[in-house]
This record gives sequence, C-alpha cells and structure tokens, in this order.
Amino acid sequence: MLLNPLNRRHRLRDDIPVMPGAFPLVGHLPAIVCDLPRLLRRAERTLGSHFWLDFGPAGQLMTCLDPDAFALLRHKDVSSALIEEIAPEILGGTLVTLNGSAHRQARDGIKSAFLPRGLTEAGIGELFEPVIRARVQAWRERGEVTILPETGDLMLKLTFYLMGIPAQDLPEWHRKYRQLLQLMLAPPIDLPGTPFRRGRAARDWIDAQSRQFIRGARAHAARTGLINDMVSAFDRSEGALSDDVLVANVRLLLLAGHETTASTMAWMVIELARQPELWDSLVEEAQRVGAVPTRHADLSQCPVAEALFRETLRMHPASSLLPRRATQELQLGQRRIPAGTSLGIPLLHFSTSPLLHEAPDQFRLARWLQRTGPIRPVDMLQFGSGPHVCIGYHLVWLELVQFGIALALTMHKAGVRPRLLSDAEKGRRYYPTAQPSMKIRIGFS
Ligand code: HEM
Repeated sequence: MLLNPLNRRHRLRDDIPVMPGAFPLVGHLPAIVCDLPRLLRRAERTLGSHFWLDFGPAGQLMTCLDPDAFALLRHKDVSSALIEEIAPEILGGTLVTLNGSAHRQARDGIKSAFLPRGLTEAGIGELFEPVIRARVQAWRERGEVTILPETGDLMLKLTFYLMGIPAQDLPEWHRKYRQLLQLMLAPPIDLPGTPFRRGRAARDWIDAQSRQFIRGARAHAARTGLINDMVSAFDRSEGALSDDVLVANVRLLLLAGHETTASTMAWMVIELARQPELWDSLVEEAQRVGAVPTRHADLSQCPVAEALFRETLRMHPASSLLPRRATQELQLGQRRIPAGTSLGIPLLHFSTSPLLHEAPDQFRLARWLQRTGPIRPVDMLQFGSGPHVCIGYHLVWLELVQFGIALALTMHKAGVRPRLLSDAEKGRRYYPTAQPSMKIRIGFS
C-alpha cells in the first residue's frame, strides 16, 4: 500500500489514534485514492473503529467505521461547511455546503424538478432515450470500447441536454467543463496560463451562461425544461433568493451528476461482462418489456435493471467518503468527539459492511428482487442521508434503467454480448469519486 515507511510512530489526537504512514503534504492521499478499502481494513485491525486519516491539503479527518457514524449525516450538530473549505472555488455557495434554513430554502427551489413527477413533466426520459440508444448502437458498430471515457462522455451529454443547452453549443461547454474540473486539483496559483486561472475563467464562463439561461427562462415562462422549472420554483419560494444561489447550483448539478453516474454506468457494463448469467437475466427482461422505459411509472416493469443499478452501486459506491464537521461536542460509540472536529463518513465501508448487508462481498440481484419492504435509507446510503441526500436519486434510477434496457436490446438484437477484455481490478480509484480504471476495455461479440 502507498504508505510512508518512514512514518511509523503511533500518536493520539483527542485520544483517538492517528493512522501512521502519512507523507508530508499529501498525507494518506496516495493510499486513499488507490486503495481506500484496504487502508480502512488495516486501520480497523491495528487501531480500532475510530482513527484519523490525513487528506493532505484538506487536513486530518476523524473516520469512524461504526455504523453509528452514518447517522451523523442526519445529526443537527454536524455541518457540511467543511466541503466549502476543501473545494471553495468550485463548490462555494452551492447547496451541498449550506446548512440549516439557507440550505432548506435553496434545496426547496430545486428538488421538485428532480422528483419523479417533475422529471416526467419535463419529459426527461423521452429526451434521454434516443441519446442513450444512439450511443449504445455506436458501441455495437465499433465492437470494442474503453468503457469509462465512453460513459463519461455520454453522461456529460445527457447532463447538458438536461440543462437545455443547445446542441451547437455542446463542444464549447465540453471544453469549459473540462477546464472547470481542473479547479478540483490545481494548486491555487492565480497566474496567466495556470490550470487554476483557466479553471476560474471556465467557471465564470459557465456561470455567465447559466445567468443567461435563467433570464431566458423568465422571459419564456411557458417553456418547459428543468432550468425553467427550477427558476419558477425559485421565484415562487418565500424570501428573496438571489440569482447567485441559482447559478451556483446549476454548476453543482453539472458536477454532481457527471462522474458519479458515469462510474456507476461503467461498473454496470463491467459486471454484465464478467457475469454471463446477469446478462442473460437482463436480456430476458428487456425482451419482455420490448422498449426503453421513459417514465418513472414504467420503471416497476424493469425489476432486474433496477436491481442491477442498486447492486452495482452497493458494490461500487461512487461517493466513497463524505466530509463533515462537528459543530458541538458529540458522542460517537464509546468516544467523545470535540466541537470543531473534521469528520470523514466512509460510505464505501458501510456499503459493503457485514453489519448492514448479508454476504456483502457477493454480487446478488436477489437481495433486491426478493425484498418485500420499501427501500430504507440504509439501502440507498450510496446517495448519502439526511438533509443533503442526493437530489439526483430518481434521475439516476431512470437513466441507469434506461441504459441497461437499451444496452440489452441493442446487443441482443445484433447477437452479441459484452465481454471483459481487461483486468477490472487494476487501476481502480476511490477518491474523490470512486471509479474503475480509465483503460478498461469491453468488447461486444
Ligand atoms: C450514481 C450517481 C450519484 C451518486 C452516487 C450520488 C451521490 C451523492 C451523495 C453521496 C450526495 C450527498 C453529499 C453530501 O451529503 O455531502 C449527493 C448530493 C447531491 N447530488 Fe448526487 N449522486 C449521484 C448523481 C447525481 C445526479 C445525476 C445529480 C443531478 C443532476 C445529483 C445531484 C446532487 C446534488 C444537487 C446534491 C446536493 C444535495 C444537497 O446538498 O442538498 N447527483 N449525491
């Protein structure tokens, strides 16, 4: 594992052990990025359930593997403002960093557009279906693809369509979006030609375009579409919310839905390629329904595709760890956590914990197909919990079921199935978004 062999000293901070092996400046980030599950297991074995991990520039986060830590996401004395400190340029002022009434007010203005009814009224399923089918058909014709760049590109296109960006503007948006992403990692050196300067300029460009969309939405209030729905919900909301809040959150929507969904989609294809019986079940279902569903109400006809989406995300959660801060002293298991402590909530650990799931390391559609009760917060913990639970949950459900059915229909019609051409375990990343290697190839034959 990528740990510093020169740092072996065992230390305590606030009576909680600090994981040895941190490097100067980058801390445990190399091991967190490349091998988070093994790092967590080693920490648990050697230090117990509570320990500090060093996230380099973001500082040390107290990480707790006790399932009680998941409940902190709903705790009134736990804030997400730490996210703004970690990524001020890109996430500053967005929903995910706000708390309390400011958060509720901004979220209320957005959430209805992302609920099944809002998505159906805006015709999102109809909008996505031809785009997904065309992409899957192109894969069929090429016979072999590098899966993560492909799903990344498809998701970006769907996200831009969702926002109502005109087709002719897509190449420019693509370019600006890639530059914006550089702000995540670029050192804050604001000089001409640096990635930081380019990233900021791209952010300002995207924000200016969003402002225009918002003006356009107000001028043509009768139009439908997600931005229009968001703008009218904002304008109806109590208390004045400035357009800055709306602009920041359009940027958040671009960022939040892209890599997370692209990674899950890529893992879905990888799992279908390495488990032939899974593919056979999906094909059987796709043939039975005969068409790609476009409305939420139709998703119940695709239980296998839905189980595939849920089990893929359980085995490969795209958000591995959520940063938080204790605003008051807290009790967590047997420990007292002082006010001001930075926390890391390890969704990745809970997603495959034997305390929460039976046979957690086995990929089993049956755990979803045979369930009788409703989906509980713990069943969808990969989307977080509490006030910040993912707004895109119903959208992801729709687009991943659409994708599964479109893939099965297209490939089966051509008499081919997905085949894994690379080692799926090699080159995985776990942070900031967990994803398979960029190089994994899938053949369709
Ligand atoms: C598989 C795909 C996805 C996963 C695993 C995922 C996961 C998450 C998680 C874990 C959070 C909670 C963050 C926190 O509490 O700090 C979150 C929040 C959020 N997600 Fe997603 N997400 C996905 C897709 C999407 C999509 C498609 C969209 C919209 C286009 C979206 C929009 C958001 C927004 C706006 C928030 C912030 C909500 C708030 O702070 O109130 N996500 N997501």
